[in-house]
Amino acid sequence: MLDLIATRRDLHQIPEIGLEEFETHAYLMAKIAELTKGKSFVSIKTWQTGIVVKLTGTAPEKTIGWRTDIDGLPIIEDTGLDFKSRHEGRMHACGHDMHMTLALGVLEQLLVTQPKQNLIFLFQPAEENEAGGMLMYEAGMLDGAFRPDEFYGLHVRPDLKVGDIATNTSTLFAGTCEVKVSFKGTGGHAAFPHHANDALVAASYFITQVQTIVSRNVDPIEGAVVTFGSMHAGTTNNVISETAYLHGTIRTLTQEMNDLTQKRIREIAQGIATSFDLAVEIDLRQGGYLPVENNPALAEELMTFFDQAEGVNLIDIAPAMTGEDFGYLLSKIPGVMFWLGIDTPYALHHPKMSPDEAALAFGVKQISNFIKTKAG
Ligand SMILES: CC(=O)N[C@@H](CCC[C@H](N)C(=O)O)C(=O)O
Repeated sequence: MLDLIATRRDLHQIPEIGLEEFETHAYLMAKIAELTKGKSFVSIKTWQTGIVVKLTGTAPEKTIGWRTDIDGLPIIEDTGLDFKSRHEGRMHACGHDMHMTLALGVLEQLLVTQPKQNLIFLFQPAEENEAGGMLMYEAGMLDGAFRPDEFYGLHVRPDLKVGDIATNTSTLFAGTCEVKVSFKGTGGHAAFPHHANDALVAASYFITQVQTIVSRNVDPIEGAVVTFGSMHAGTTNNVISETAYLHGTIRTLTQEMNDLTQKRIREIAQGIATSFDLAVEIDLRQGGYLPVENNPALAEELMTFFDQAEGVNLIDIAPAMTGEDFGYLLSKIPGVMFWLGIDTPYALHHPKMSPDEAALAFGVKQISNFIKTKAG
């Protein structure tokens, strides 16, 4: 029997960046081999660090998919836990260690008796950076006999209690777009600004002006987020910067609003470059981070199931501006994503984020029951 807490703690100690999840992949493969030993109805495929496990049903009419992500973040952990990250500058601060453990736990439950329907378990890399779900889909890993007819997945949520399951029948997460802007001017001596062309000043105007996208271009009822989390320019006090680099993210609930926001970022960056007479490079990359759109009928069914399940507090929740490449998979295959409460005061991506591990046993029990009713 899988020890959920020990498994989660093992995984917590080995966080890796997207597409570099080699130790995690090896750990998962070993656990999956242990769980599926002697089960002739199981087949396994891998793609880079990703894994797909298929359980062939006894009389399948459809294939039900469960998806987990396996990557960590470039964050220095500050939880003080005795099982904290062993990988310098890497942390499972988005709870993917919980997601992987839940997937293994549910897999174990579904292996007890061969199900009637086919089941697919997708362990995808790079949810945080390279849209690994999209990459695996495009590589054909979910083609043919491995293609689910319905797809389900979850994300842990710190501000919900253990026992809470939250989702809705429409949009759950935003579509995102990664933004990179580089201004290139002419460096020089601080004392002779008239001989230089200061990229740092241009970047400062840019960062101020992009704030007007949300306040002046976006419908206030609809909303959007434009956040630049990183800005680098210059080396010391008396040298004028030749270059300035900004790295940010757009969050919107519709693709139309994402397109509008991308267009305004481009226009503002180009306008600033023209007015300061310097060069600009703009890189806007949406990849697979489409809005996470729940299938209304399947979401209704899932919500009714959990609403009636003993011990579950079902919440019909508003969308959040988090992103997820599960949005890409749900644009191809109907399904549902939901939040699972982990009750910790620290937000996702915070160096002190530390889930209540009681969510593991609760999640495995409830999700297994849900999938068993669907899979027979
Ligand atoms: C759940 C979560 O935190 N997801 C990430 C997804 C990142 C998408 C992309 N790399 C971007 O930054 O736009 C999030 O930050 O919401």
